[in-house]
Amino acid sequence: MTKTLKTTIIGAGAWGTSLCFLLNRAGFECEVWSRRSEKSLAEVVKDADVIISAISMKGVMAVSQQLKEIGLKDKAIIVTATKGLDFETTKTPSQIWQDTFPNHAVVVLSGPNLSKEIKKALPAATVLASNDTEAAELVQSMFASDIFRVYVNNDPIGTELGGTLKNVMAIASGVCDGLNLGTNAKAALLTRALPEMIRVGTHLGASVETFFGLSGLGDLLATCDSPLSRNYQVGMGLSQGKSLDDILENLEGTAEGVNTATVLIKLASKEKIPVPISYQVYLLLKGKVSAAEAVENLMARELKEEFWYLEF
Ligand SMILES: NC(=O)C1=CN([C@@H]2O[C@H](COP(=O)(O)OP(=O)(O)OC[C@H]3O[C@@H](n4cnc5c(N)ncnc54)[C@H](OP(=O)(O)O)[C@@H]3O)[C@@H](O)[C@H]2O)C=CC1
Ligand SMILES: O=C(CO)COP(=O)(O)O
Repeated sequence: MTKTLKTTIIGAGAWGTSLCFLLNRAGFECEVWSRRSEKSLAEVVKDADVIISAISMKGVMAVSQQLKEIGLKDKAIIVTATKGLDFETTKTPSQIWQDTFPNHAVVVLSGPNLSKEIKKALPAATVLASNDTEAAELVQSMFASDIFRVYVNNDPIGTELGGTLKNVMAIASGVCDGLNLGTNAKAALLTRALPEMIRVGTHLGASVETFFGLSGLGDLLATCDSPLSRNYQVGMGLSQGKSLDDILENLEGTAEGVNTATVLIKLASKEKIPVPISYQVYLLLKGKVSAAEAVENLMARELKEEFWYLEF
């Protein structure tokens, strides 16, 4: 396996720099770019064999259009590590990248990967998903190391939706812990969160089984149970009665679940997908209910069979 592939990471935030750390650990060099870099975007992507996007969702559409104008090296592989949904189009990052670059392989990187733990070189695992198996396996061999175990699958949409939808659940989980609702409530929340994610995912073309893997259940558990998660921190702050503006102003980095909740509710209302937990998170973020009222609303819902969602 050649270690001379030129790799550029776009986004020098917590995740972009962690991905660089992982590549270095595996023996690969990479260049990290952000809007504050001295070099232009054109300079850093010229000749790049692998381009990894680790920017926040709000920048994906603009940066992909910029790269389209610049042009990529023939056969360059695009790896997307963003966990979000586009506000205007409700598209996932991989859909945006694939629409913009139909002739390039697009690979999704997603899993239970809290960047602060990654940077401490603690062991972790992730998923690389693509319709182009060869591209996914090439990127797998680049990232795999003694601290990072990398799996591949062929469900890019399911893989990235796991990472995206659990951010909304992590806000709910922060509320659950912030209100001291107990272990039973937390178990109920996470267990009911998964079928809600599956309902949205399968509606958008994902496989059910993907949500039981690292990028679904795995990331749900990691993010919903860690004070390191920015989304969890948002939920915790809201449960303490802080305003969303105040929380976001003091947050270290991006909490994608805030934007995702709005896009998801737009999408779910249009497509009539039941998303009760996400809906209460959305109402809470919009200041329409208090944290305690959101819990009351969830507990007061119409009674139903446990596994009705599987018929979806
Ligand atoms: N941190 C983590 O543990 C993980 C994060 N992720 C995902 O990775 C993504 C980035 O997260 P993270 O690195 O933590 O966030 P940060 O807030 O730390 O960094 C965000 C990065 O995105 C860039 N960016 C934001 N808006 C734009 C824009 N309009 N145009 C170009 N660049 C832009 C920023 O550039 P600039 O520096 O120029 O402002 C910065 O480099 C998110 O989708 C997140 O969900 C996924 C797995 C783990
Ligand atoms: O996606 C993550 C872990 O897998 C990071 O979660 P936060 O964005 O909530 O910090």
